[in-house]
Amino acid sequence: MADISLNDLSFRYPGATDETLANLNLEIANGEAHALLGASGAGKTTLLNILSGLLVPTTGSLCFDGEDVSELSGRRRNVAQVFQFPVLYESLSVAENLAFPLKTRKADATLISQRIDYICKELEIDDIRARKPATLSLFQKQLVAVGKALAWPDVSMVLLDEPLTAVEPRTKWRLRQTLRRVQADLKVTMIYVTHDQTEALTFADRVSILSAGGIVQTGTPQELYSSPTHEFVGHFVGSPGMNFLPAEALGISGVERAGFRPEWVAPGFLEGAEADAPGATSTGGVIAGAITGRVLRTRIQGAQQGKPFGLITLATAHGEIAIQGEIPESTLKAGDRLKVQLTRCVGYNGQRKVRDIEFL
Ligand SMILES: Nc1ncnc2c1ncn2[C@@H]1O[C@H](COP(=O)(O)OP(=O)(O)OP(=O)(O)O)[C@@H](O)[C@H]1O
Repeated sequence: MADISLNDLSFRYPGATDETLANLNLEIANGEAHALLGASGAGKTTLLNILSGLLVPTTGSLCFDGEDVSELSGRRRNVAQVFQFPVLYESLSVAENLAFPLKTRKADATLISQRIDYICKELEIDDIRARKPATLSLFQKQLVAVGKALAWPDVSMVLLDEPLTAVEPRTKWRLRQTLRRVQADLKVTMIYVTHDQTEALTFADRVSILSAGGIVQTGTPQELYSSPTHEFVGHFVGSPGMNFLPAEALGISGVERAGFRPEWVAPGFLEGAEADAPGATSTGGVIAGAITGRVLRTRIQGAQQGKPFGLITLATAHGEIAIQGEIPESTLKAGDRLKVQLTRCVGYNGQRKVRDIEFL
């Protein structure tokens, strides 16, 4: 296992005019569960291929424990990979599949048998070790593929490329939990590449968000959610994503735009639609975090202290926003005017975070 570092790493495909990856800097600690999260075209596959040794960075370097491995083959780096679709030899049993990567590297019979026992126990697949892949579910096959990746004891890192894609929908969460447990038990550096924020945020200790070939933010799931340092992260993480309003409208000086999560609203403030309440302007004026608008729709998500709770979409003079809170039963309907008070927001300038702003 190794500490991984990307140092000013850039990559341009031959003949392309622009760089697909530009100036990436990232440190991944030995034993970390890390996710690379980005939308289609962000550069995830390209970066994965650089990590696995299929592509060589155009400039900058990739280091394992401080040693530049940019030009080493994946095998010499001891990198293992789990693909979207399980890659197994159909004619071999589960145990023989697990033994395969060890045999190709001429491990002795004792080590092979120890590793197979160890992996079967860790992945809880002992009962299927004699079976052929054709008799297994996709979930079981992918577990065996993970086992193959972990077979070699000194693997530097395991790359997981959208590993839940092919498994049956009802077993996705089980595979994700198993991966998380195995990663924590074995302390193997794992890099999980995905476009799915739920997978990334539930698997990883830290997540790097990729956009247009750059890493826009690296942080714990909590940091990415509560304090996005780039507007893209605010949009991309969370469902729905962050709301953005012109900071000027919120009465904040020194920043261009203010971002806030739907639930950053003062508790209880939503009680009673303020139809024509004094101070609520029909144009949706906004001062120091108090926002007025008209209700476009409501979506109940559950109950809090016996009262319906959910998302309310408001049309304000500065654009549509989603807020989360209590939905006064039968009193709040489309068209009602509503005033809410934000508790906090994040101030941005040029899409970059400038500061956190507390209102209450
Ligand atoms: N062989 C190639 N030659 C030139 N450009 C390429 C090549 N492969 C990918 N690209 C470009 O690099 C960019 C990043 O692609 P990449 O496949 O790494 O993104 P991704 O985040 O993995 O997307 P997806 O999730 O759709 O696979 C895209 O604009 C893509 O068109």
